[in-house]
Amino acid sequence: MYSTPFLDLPPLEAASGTVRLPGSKSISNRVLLLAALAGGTTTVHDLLDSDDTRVMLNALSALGCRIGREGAALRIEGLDGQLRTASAKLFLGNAGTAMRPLTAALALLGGEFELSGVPRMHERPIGDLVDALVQLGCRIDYLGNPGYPPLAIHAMSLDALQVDAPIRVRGDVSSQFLTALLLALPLASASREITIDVVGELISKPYIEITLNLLARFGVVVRRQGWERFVIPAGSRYRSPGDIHVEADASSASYFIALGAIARGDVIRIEGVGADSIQGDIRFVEAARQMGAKVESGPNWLAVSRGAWPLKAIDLDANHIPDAAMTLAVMALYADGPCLLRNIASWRVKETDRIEAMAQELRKLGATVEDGPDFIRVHPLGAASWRAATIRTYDDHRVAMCFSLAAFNPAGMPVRILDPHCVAKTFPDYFETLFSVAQTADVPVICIDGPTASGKGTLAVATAYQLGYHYLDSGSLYRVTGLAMRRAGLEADAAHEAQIAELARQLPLRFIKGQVLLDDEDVSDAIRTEAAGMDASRVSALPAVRAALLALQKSFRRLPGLVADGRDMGTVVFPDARLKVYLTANASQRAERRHKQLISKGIPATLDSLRADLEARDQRDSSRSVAPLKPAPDARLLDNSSQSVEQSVEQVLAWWQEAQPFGSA
Ligand SMILES: Nc1ncnc2c1ncn2[C@@H]1O[C@H](COP(=O)(O)OP(=O)(O)OP(=O)(O)O)[C@@H](O)[C@H]1O
Ligand SMILES: Nc1ccn([C@@H]2O[C@H](COP(=O)(O)O)[C@@H](O)[C@H]2O)c(=O)n1
Repeated sequence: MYSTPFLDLPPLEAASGTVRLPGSKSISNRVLLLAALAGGTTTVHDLLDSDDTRVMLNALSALGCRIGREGAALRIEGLDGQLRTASAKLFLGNAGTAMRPLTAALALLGGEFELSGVPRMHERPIGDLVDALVQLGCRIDYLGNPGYPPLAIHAMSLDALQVDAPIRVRGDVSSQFLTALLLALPLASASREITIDVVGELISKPYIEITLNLLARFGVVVRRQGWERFVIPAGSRYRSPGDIHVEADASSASYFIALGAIARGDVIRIEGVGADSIQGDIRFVEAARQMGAKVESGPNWLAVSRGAWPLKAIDLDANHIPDAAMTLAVMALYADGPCLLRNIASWRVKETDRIEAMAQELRKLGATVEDGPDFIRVHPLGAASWRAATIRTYDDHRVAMCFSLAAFNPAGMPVRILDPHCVAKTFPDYFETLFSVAQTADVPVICIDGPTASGKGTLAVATAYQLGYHYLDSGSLYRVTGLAMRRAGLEADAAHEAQIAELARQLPLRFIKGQVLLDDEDVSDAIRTEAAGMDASRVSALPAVRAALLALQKSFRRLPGLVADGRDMGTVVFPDARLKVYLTANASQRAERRHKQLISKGIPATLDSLRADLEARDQRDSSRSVAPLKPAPDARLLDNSSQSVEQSVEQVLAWWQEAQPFGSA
């Protein structure tokens, strides 16, 4: 997951490959609650691991539910309708799929509870659900604004519940109110039938189908009369199904379906969700086909590729796919005419006001957008009209994910996504998954070259961290080659050049969490001695060794970008890098820094010998015949002799920012 303040997506050109998506949020949180309420133990497979499911799991643990791991699965011992705790304060973040059903379940289960969330959760309506529960005799107080969380739920007895008359609940603001009642009321139906009547036109019906489907798997079969009346039979009781599998998230699939439709390249294969899905958002496939995407499917897979191009404009009542429809709003930029998404008023009460957010951010890309209380119309963008934009994400995972598709624009503009970590709500590895299938010929690279101990590695690591980029310590490759040479009993001379080059070509090398592994042995410390540095310098002067390591170094150039440090990053390995920095510091400073560094690691060293070593190394590195140490003609020179690490990082980031075409957020 990217925890950087922003993530820059370079212009993307094509995409192909296979993605396996995380579990559905809607199914995951319903299954967790049902497993907790049921009798017996449930083993949940393929559960989504995200902010919203963590919030639900924490709440269930606080209520006394025992939850453990069983391999990759989760084992939940059901409470069988009996809470083990009589009071709790539950923080539910911005998870509507936790706040609404827990409100209903806890109101019936008896006890004193406080339910709160992040500020946005306190702006998301819950009054219609509370009204329905109060009709039943439940006792709930608003702790802030009437109609919104936070809530105080007070103890009551199930016997006192008034369920003789049908319970009325509004269905036209959020279908989660009805879902909450459907999940909670079987707790009170042991001896009596309970009827729920929906007031107003029920929105997002497919989510209710998910609820009914999962209730049935936990032993409660609800009778549905149209979409107006739902009857929970007398004698209903939750029983664990034993094992249950969560299918992949169909809303998350929408980004990769769109990717297949937009990007050049072979097929995008999506695994974990397909034609047999119980999720309403699978119907996004119909909308994508309507826009021209070629989609094939099997029970739990989809294969998508570009069909019509440009995409075909649509006019769609998107009420049945409210979450996935946001993706259509970005696809509309690539259409042959304006696209209209209608009947989407529920967007306004989601993680943010999504109609407003989408309109604002699409306009930043250059699009003409019209919006109203329950619709958005997006006009396509010609190649000349796209602008590089900094996309605000409003702490809304779906805004972040769907705007990543704008990086495929024909103008070759990058897209900056602010607060990319918001995808943690449902798809923590979204961007990594996107990068595993997206392709571009121009992955951005920042090169930092310079003499020994000038601080290249420190600066490069910090810069890569700030940008969410990969990092290449090219010196470590020469150091490992030097070590392998020693272990093979060779000398760094022309007579052994071919043998050492062969060793370099076949290095069984892996970089894992900051460790350098050679044939599974951790050699991170062994390659950091001054002697290892000298050996590295000697082998690096052999042309065949440099040639042998070239492809390996280039292979580090992966999305979203790379910061590479060494001696010839800007001159030889990545001559097309957008920013090249040549970092220097005076020799006495460098010797002092290296001295401190070694002493802090418990490695004995003297200042004089260190200075002599580093000057000898610089001399050899600068005077060799191939790829000598020198600034690239287009490098920025940075002398950090009197700078702190933070100041050098700031300088490099400022140069990088200067080279970007983004306006302000
Ligand atoms: N601007 C700076 N101010 C003070 N100390 C620094 C600065 N930059 C780096 N250092 C310190 O200097 C030491 C050497 O830095 P670093 O290992 O990054 O250098 P390097 O150029 O990558 O070395 P090598 O050439 O051996 O790979 C580290 O202990 C680091 O913390
Ligand atoms: N691109 C590079 C990187 C390093 N070298 C040689 O390796 C030695 C060790 O490098 P460190 O950065 O880890 O100190 C260095 O002295 C160079 O001789 C290189 O040639 N090219």
